[in-house]
Amino acid sequence: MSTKYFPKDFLWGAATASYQIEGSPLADGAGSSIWHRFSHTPGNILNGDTGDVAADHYRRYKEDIALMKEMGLKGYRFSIAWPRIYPYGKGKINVKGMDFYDRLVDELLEAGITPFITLYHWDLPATLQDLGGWANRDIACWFADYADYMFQRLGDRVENWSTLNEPWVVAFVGHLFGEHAPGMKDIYSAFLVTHNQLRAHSKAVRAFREANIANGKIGITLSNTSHDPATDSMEDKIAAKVAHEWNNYPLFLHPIYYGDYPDTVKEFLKEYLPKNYYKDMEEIKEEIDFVGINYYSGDLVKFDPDSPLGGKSVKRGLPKTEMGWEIYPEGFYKILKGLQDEYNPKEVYVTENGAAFDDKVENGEVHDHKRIDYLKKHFEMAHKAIEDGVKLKGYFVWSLLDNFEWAFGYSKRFGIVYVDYNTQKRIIKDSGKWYSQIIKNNSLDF
Ligand SMILES: N#[N+]C[C@@H]1[C@@H](O)[C@H](O)[C@@H](O)[C@@H]2O[C@H]12
Repeated sequence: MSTKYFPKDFLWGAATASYQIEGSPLADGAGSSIWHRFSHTPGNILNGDTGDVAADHYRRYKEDIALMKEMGLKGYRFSIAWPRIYPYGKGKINVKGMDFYDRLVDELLEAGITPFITLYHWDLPATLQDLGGWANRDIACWFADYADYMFQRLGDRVENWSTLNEPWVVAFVGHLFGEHAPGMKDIYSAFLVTHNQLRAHSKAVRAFREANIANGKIGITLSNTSHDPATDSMEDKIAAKVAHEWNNYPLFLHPIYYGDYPDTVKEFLKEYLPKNYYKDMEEIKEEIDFVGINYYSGDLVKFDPDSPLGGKSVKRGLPKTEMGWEIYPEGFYKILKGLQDEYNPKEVYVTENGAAFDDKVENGEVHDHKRIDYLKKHFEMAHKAIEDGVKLKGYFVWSLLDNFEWAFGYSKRFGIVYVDYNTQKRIIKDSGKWYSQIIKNNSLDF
């Protein structure tokens, strides 16, 4: 057993998202979002759950920040609910909605916790969806205007900004698979949404540069699954590479860094890319300060001529989380190392990593040993990545609180803090107590 130290000033934190924890979605003049609309449409969410109350963070934020301070968190990643600021998506500002985030940021700073803002974590103003949402080219301007307003209002106190959370999930789970808001099932819309999110992201980055925020950094947060070939055959290797370039960071970083989509995406999916997409690529190619990596699991990919991308996912037979995702810490290293090798970002943050398990309260405590084991193994891989040259600057566990897990409602618990949804009582789980020690020591024994 040896003690491995993380870099000085490594930003250990926790992450959440507005619609998943805040509740009070229409309070104080806020507008409806596509997730408020989607969750209130019968059949979309398990058990008919909605984000109407969630973890009541809109009202309990001071209590939650006190918990963060008690655990010694250095950073807190949270998202702004666009409809609280612009109830109609653009035009009229909702002062009370802006006041909430002003107070939230001030409370975090008072507690010595670094704010890390995500501008968009899926709760699009419903009125913009009525105009086509992310499939409407004008959304690039709508988003950049919203982003610029936030830079102007919070840029004096917040240095770290991410434009979009998991744009792949927004595009394909929301517009092709239909399992997330707005519940569409159209592959052409899904690729148009991919493209417009990139346009919106880069337009917001330019607005950020114009805002000239002291020590400001802006990036994007991308979802990733580690895809390994099922065998050493060339067919499986190609299938795994296609899956990686379509599912993971390359789909968005190739345009941002190199001004075009990945070769395999163009080869297999060019018919779905928006007509004349290439005319936008120069505008999309815009330098960023960091890449945010979300990682949960990995799989094997086997050549399958009947699959759209020529490959299908195969399980390894590893232990799984409550989401049915295999626990594969090695994939965490592969994603982080691959990112640094392929795009050499100036900085990397793990913006989400964690696991859902069947947490139970026993005598007022939650002994979530499986989560501690999951986190420990992933921290070991993160440390190895840093040793091997990955410019990893921080880690945000998903999630601070048990919360609304999208189509799964409240059935999946990811928090290091347990939330009793009947009483809104919080209980720091054993994993939260363990994490506090890791942060305090900035080290891991393994
Ligand atoms: N599922 N799951 C957990 C977690 C989800 O709760 C986040 O909102 C997303 O950013 C990402 O999918 C990861």
